[in-house]
Amino acid sequence: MAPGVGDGRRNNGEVVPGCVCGFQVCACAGAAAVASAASSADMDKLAMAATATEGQIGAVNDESWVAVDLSDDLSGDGADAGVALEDRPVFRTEKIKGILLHPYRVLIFVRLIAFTLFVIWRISHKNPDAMWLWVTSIAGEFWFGFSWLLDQLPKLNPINRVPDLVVLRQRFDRADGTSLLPGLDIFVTTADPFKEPILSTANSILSILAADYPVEKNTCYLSDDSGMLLTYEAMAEAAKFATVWVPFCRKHGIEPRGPESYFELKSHPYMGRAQEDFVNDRRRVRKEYDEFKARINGLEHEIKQRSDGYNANTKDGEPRATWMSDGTQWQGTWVEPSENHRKGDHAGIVLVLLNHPSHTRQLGPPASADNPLDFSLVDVRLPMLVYVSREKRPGHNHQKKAGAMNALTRASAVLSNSPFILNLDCDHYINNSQALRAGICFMLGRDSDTVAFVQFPQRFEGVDPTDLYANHNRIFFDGTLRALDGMQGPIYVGTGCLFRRITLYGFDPPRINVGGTCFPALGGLFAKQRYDKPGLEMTVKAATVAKGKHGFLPMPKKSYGKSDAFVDTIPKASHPSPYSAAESAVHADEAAIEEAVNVCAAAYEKKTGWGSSIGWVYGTVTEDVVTGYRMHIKGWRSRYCSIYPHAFIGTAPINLTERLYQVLRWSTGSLEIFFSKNNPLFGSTFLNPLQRVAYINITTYPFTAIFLIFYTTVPALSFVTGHFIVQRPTTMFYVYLAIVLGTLLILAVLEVKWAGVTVFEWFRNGQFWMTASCSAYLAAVLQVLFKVVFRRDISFKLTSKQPAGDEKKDPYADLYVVRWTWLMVTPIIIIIVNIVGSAVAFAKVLDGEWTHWLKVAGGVFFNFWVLFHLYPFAKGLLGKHGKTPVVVLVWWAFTFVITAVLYINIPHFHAGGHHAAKHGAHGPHHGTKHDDIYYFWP
Ligand SMILES: O=c1ccn([C@@H]2O[C@H](COP(=O)(O)OP(=O)(O)O[C@H]3O[C@H](CO)[C@@H](O)[C@H](O)[C@H]3O)[C@@H](O)[C@H]2O)c(=O)[nH]1
Repeated sequence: MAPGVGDGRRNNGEVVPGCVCGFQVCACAGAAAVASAASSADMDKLAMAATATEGQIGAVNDESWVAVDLSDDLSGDGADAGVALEDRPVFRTEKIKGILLHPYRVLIFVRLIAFTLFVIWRISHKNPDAMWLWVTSIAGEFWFGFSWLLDQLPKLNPINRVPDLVVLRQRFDRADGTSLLPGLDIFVTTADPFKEPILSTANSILSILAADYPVEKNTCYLSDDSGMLLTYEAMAEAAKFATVWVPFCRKHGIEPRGPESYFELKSHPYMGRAQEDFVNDRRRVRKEYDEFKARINGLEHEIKQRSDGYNANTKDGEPRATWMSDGTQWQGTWVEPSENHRKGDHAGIVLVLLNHPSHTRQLGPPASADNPLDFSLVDVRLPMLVYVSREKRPGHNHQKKAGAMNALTRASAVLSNSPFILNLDCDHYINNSQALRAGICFMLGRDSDTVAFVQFPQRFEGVDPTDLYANHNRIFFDGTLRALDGMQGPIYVGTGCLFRRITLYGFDPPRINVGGTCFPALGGLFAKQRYDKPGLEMTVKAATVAKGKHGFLPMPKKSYGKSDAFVDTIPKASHPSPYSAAESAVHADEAAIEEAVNVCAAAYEKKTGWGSSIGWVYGTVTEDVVTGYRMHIKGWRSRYCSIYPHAFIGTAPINLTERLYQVLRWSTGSLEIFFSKNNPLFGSTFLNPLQRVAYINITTYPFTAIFLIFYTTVPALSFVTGHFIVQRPTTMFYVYLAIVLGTLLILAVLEVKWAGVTVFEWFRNGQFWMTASCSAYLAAVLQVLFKVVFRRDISFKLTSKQPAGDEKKDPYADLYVVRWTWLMVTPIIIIIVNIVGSAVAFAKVLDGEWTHWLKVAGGVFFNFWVLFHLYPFAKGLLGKHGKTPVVVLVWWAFTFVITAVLYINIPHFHAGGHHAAKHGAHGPHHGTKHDDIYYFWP
């Protein structure tokens, strides 16, 4: 084994001793060694890399070998060690260590029993003083227990899957530098160049063009729903800059390959032999990048200058026609008013920015007086890049992102028709040049024919170090999604997802047809046998369709729309055996481009299956969950791919308001699915039972708002009103409560351990859960009920993202900008109610009205528990001034003291309190003393 290999394993993303460089160099060297090796010496090193240890990218440099484990490998049991390379699978599955998993499972069981006993106790101990409180609180407790179970059960079998890039290379990369890897179409969606800064989008595109994947197999599509020339010209600039950036990345094995994030790095360690070249090249490319940025920033002004009507005093100040730099009129947004101009409506546009590259390697020019960059040993070909803006017409429902994805699916089919599709939002760039290869490992494995998609976790930058609004969402990604991989697979979350194209066309997965043609669903009952012969049925279908017998398509031909050219591509996209997936036919000629425009027409989907049985699903503001769901119910599986350095990185919403709107959208979308025909409670025998539970959870969680709002206000109000949920707790009550709470904490500790996250992240997650429940979830419930009752569509609000390369003094300044939204009302009320409640309790004790400190302490503790959870919200609400916790605490103390003083000193209020406590609350007949304060269940 080469020095360093094996020492370089990472645990939970940390660089470990033995890895002789920062991650940039480790992974970059691997990339350089493979994709871009131009000399035979490099090719020798590539062969050496193939001998590296399982799960590691071997990387070569002059001094020594370095290695980096590509996975968040937590079990570290080194499976397959000693297995010959040719016998090794292209990815391996690792179990979570028993020492974590066994107690975890036992505790779930213990908690379930304790919780059941607790509810039984509650039901059998009525509170005659306040029956309505008793009934509603039991309903709430029941819901909390139920939703905990929905969340918990699908986590019974978490696993880790580790792609093996060494094996992938050995099987698919040829010694002459060509590759047998299948084609990959990458979709990037953007909808507004101002809310989604174009520099970020340009960076995403550049990182895709520079990724380590065979150039001729990688086609990048940008979908621009704004149809604005600004976006197009920015992409044209990116394509130009790519001619320098991409060879530079290949030559020096740069990581990450988004220029903005690369140049933001504080240090650029370099271990290769072209050290001197590197420093010069880097300086030169940096200069070019700065010029590129300046051009992008100046584009808006430039386009306005050349647009008719901009300078004329038009009514809305908008230009009346927009001209491209070559003098032709732009067909996108800002067209002549005579064409029934409405912002956003425009013709369909497909423009090829970079054409399909040749299949043979092309070395770049040597350094010269005009061009100091020496690319003579570097392959300078670039992947194909296509700009697509689907047609938008008044009166058509464009179906938001899902509509854009479906148009892209068809357009890409007639242009490149790769069997695999990666989907990225415009703010997500490829952070690890090996990401595409890592994802494809899960599609080419022995039993991968039934895998519909590979979901990567979403990772974000621009989040403040304390992650105030839980933007990282790691409990969900590293806990829930990882665990689902041990069931049928993670749910689809909208970006960073690699699809098998054929699954988007409504095909069933290959399986033994146990029930024959009459009862195909019977196959679902024989889970074990289901996937024994991958590829069989789909192979037959695909081959027959290829002969032109469209009757064998999974649905009638008309379901796919009127384009024969498109329908003809379907059989060619299925690639039943990935090992025979040779060159995908790419033909971006004029006829193909015309056809691509045709399939992007606004009316194309009329009376077709698009949006229901084919493609991304319509009818909800979160197209992602339901699209993945429809695949899972057919029996397709999915895989979770978490690698380090992170595969893709995106930007988080810019402030609290945007974050709340984002969550509002997600929760609304979830409920929309619940109230649709895709409700996971019913249907399909192919859905793994615990996968079904996970889908029920993801489509019902916003209902929690109803109960949580009750729980966060009523105990506090009880101090004022004198009504309590539990009348007289017994020892057993406390025992059950202690077990329920204690197991929750221990489970959390075990979970953060196997998920590889921190306890702090767990707390943040809980805090944001409460903020979201009291605001966005509640609004979502109301919004969806409104939709169900009045049948009104729910509008979509695009999330504003942080601009890339925003060189401000304070990188988190936007985070604290307060923009008022009505979503903030309920959390504010809850905060006030809890401060007032604890202050009144305090005043009552001070005043001698209540004498049992201990009993009061329980209730006050619960108030603090609520306030603690809403603390990040309060901090965000106070804006820039709230950056220091002191301000929040001062406000809290101020309100507390004022309330207590008022309570004691205002006679009417005071007397009223006594009155309520003495007569109203408990009533003269029950004889309960007014200082019996008992209820503390969080
Ligand atoms: O009419 C539209 C609306 C949106 N988009 C694109 O869709 C993506 C997601 O929209 P965004 O507002 O950024 O949504 P987020 O809430 O930030 O995104 C998360 O949630 C969405 C809904 O679940 C998923 O689609 C995303 O992939 C996921 O990152 C962006 O690239 C948009 O440009 C379009 O292309 N056309």
